[in-house]
Amino acid sequence: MKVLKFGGTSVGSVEALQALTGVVKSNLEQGERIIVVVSAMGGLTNLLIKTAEDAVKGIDFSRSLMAIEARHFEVVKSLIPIQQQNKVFTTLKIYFQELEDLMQGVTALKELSPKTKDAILSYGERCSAFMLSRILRTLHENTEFLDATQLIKTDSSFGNAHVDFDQTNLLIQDYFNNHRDELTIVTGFIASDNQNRTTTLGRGGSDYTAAIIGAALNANQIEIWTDVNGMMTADPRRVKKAFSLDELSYTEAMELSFFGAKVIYPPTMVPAFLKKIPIVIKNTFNPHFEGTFIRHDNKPSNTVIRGISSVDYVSILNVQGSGMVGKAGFSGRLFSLLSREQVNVILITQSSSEHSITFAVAPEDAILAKSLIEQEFELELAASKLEPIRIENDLSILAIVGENMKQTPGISGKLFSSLGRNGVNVVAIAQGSSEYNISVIINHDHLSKALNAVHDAFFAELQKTLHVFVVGVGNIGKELLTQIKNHHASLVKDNLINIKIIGLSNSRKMFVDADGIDLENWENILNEKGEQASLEGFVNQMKSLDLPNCVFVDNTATPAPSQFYKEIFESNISVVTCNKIANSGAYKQFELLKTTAQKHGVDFFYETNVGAGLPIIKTLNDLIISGDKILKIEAILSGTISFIFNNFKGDVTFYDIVKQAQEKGYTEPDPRDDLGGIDFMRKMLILARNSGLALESSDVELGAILPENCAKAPSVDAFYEELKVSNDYFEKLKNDAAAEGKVLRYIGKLEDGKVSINLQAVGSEHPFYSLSGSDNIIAFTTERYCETQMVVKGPGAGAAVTAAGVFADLVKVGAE
Ligand SMILES: NC(=O)C1=CN([C@@H]2O[C@H](COP(=O)(O)OP(=O)(O)OC[C@H]3O[C@@H](n4cnc5c(N)ncnc54)[C@H](O)[C@@H]3O)[C@@H](O)[C@H]2O)C=CC1
Ligand SMILES: N[C@@H](CC=O)C(=O)O
Ligand code: NA
Repeated sequence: MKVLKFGGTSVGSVEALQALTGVVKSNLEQGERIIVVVSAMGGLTNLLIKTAEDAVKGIDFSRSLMAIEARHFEVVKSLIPIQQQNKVFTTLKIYFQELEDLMQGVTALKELSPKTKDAILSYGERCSAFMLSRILRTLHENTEFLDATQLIKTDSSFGNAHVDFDQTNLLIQDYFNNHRDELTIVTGFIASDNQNRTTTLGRGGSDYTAAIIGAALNANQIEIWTDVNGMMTADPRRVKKAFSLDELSYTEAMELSFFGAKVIYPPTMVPAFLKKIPIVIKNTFNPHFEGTFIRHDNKPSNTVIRGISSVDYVSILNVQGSGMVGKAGFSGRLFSLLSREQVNVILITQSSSEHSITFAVAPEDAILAKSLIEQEFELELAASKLEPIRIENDLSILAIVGENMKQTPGISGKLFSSLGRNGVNVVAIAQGSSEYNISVIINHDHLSKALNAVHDAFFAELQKTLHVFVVGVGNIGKELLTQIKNHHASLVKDNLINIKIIGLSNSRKMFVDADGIDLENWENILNEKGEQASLEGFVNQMKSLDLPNCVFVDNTATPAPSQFYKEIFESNISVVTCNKIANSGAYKQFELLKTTAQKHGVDFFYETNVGAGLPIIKTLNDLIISGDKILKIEAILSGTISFIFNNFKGDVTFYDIVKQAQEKGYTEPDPRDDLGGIDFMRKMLILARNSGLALESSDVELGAILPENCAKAPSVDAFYEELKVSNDYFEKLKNDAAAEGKVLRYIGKLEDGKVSINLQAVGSEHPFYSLSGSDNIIAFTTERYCETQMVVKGPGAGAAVTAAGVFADLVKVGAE
């Protein structure tokens, strides 16, 4: 059983409620029993407060009430079947009437007591929970609304009531034991006292409701659904590189959120912590994101700190003077005074000379704190045993947090050196003896820079986001996106590489989204939101976004994208491609591209140009950089032709076999490129150039497989027709070879600076005799590998192996 709590943003609009419905639906489909807790529609609680404040002042509040009504009615009209709408409107209207009566009472009495305020605020949750229960009836007939004032009993501290757990637990257990088949939608935040007057649970109240219910029922999990991807390493508005945390301990969650992480307010989760119930922070708008798990048996982080949190504005007060030295009880007096007067002290440091105490408070408390101290220590101040109390404003707190910090030396060194290197002055420092947190007070002006510097210092090498722009989403491109989608989470987790697809284009449409394109739905996004494709426009958008770690991936079979590679390198963007055209055009262009990439410190990876995913370019480069000399390369590098000769047996016609190769995704988009030898020629040329030879395509001696009528076919369709009528020609080739106990092989050779590709009949003694499927084979004879060659063999065509090779190149960019 799980408790799902949806915050204001998840019920704040029609779209949000649709997303929420999707989440509930998938939980129901998994057969999980769930209880749903909801907050008021986003922004509504503040609006209710403002309306009530207007009412006290006698300001007309009718417009605000109408706006509140309108937001709910819009949802009802959009998401509830028309025949059921009237009933829902009737109940909502009763709520709005009650709300109006309360507001009128406030105006008449000119008083807004905490009790009345709680009563007013409770309508926010009541309306949203009631409305949601009617929306969800479309998924589950037995869906009911439950007003939590019936379950959660508190004292009468209006505004921040304390829960009576004995009564509450019994009520919760009783209700849910008797409503096992019901999908219950419970109001968050609200409760009632023993006289059944509405109370509220204070900050983070709806989270608290979820924790109270989850703990009372021993839930397996409590999910807090919000509008961000869980807890992050730092505030993403300030730190672009901040990333989502997958796990946290309860203590870490406490420490992180104490200093500013607003996603949850952990004190409210204590009932769940005590029962060791895992809490997961999830994103309603990105439900596939796994979320941040907060649990007692979390796995230790692989980083020394878990996150960095901050408080935007604090003021510090400095109390110092000889009167404090050795005076037992001085700080006791000081802090009990502040606590008695409800001044919240955020951080304290005391120098070891005991000569001064510095503490931080919210800016709005600073003047009160100063005057309280001045009154309390009037005598000491008059006798100059204390120096005048000083307030310093416009400061911020930055805190690094993590359980791994405990007893790990060097952490504060790293913190201070990163601040120092970036010119950030540290005004005060505090480290709790728990060692889970080191906090520094700095000037507010430096906060963003400091957060980024500290984040870089602790996390920079840890996670790299690649911003990827993909042109070509056909056979290979589509498979690449599927592989990235499926392996994304593991890459983030195990390799700390986060691949984000920012741009997609095919020959018709293109779409760019700086926040990343959802790979679950990219085809619809491209079709529906995409604009007309233009490579120039695509490249310009990519350049102007100016994202770090940017990669352009060319999965097309046309020369068009390669015209842009040079300017892409010049914009410090790497290129990964399976398209062989750039590297097999004029030698000058090949050389220019390599040197431009090098000059700009970016990568140009094209492993799949030769042998698809097989490590051929890499192997060749490794041989050369380690000082070996290539004497000879012999290779079969056409997956299509290999497949054809491995399967051209029995009754099957040559035409059939070529068709099969195309259907299996082995051929080029135009199969004449394979059978005409151009594809193989390109690969041999790329190999030759990577071995240091400045050859052009005209230097390659290319033996033919096809008879002239096939080779000259003017279109793909005509080509297939010619294959059909030429079957005897291919049969004869095969039979002649078979008569000598041989098989046909189309073999490329590079020797003495010359490249040739020829059709050969080879016997069983030949190392290329035994091949199957779309196998490629390449044998390197080098100075070091001369008695026995170095051989790489395996499938050399097909979407899966090619996309995997492109993917690996992409990860290689990320790993650098
Ligand atoms: N099939 C295989 O086993 C291997 C293929 N390759 C290479 O992979 C590349 C892609 O092959 P396939 O996926 O089979 O081709 P495909 O024809 O299925 O897909 C090509 C994609 O490029 C897009 N495109 C074409 N012109 C474009 C333009 N000007 N702007 C934007 N997009 C454009 C098309 O719309 C399509 O999405 C080829 O260069 C091929 O040589 C490399 C190694 C192995
Ligand atoms: N069409 C090519 C695919 C790999 O580059 C082949 O058949 O080898
Ligand atoms: Na390869």
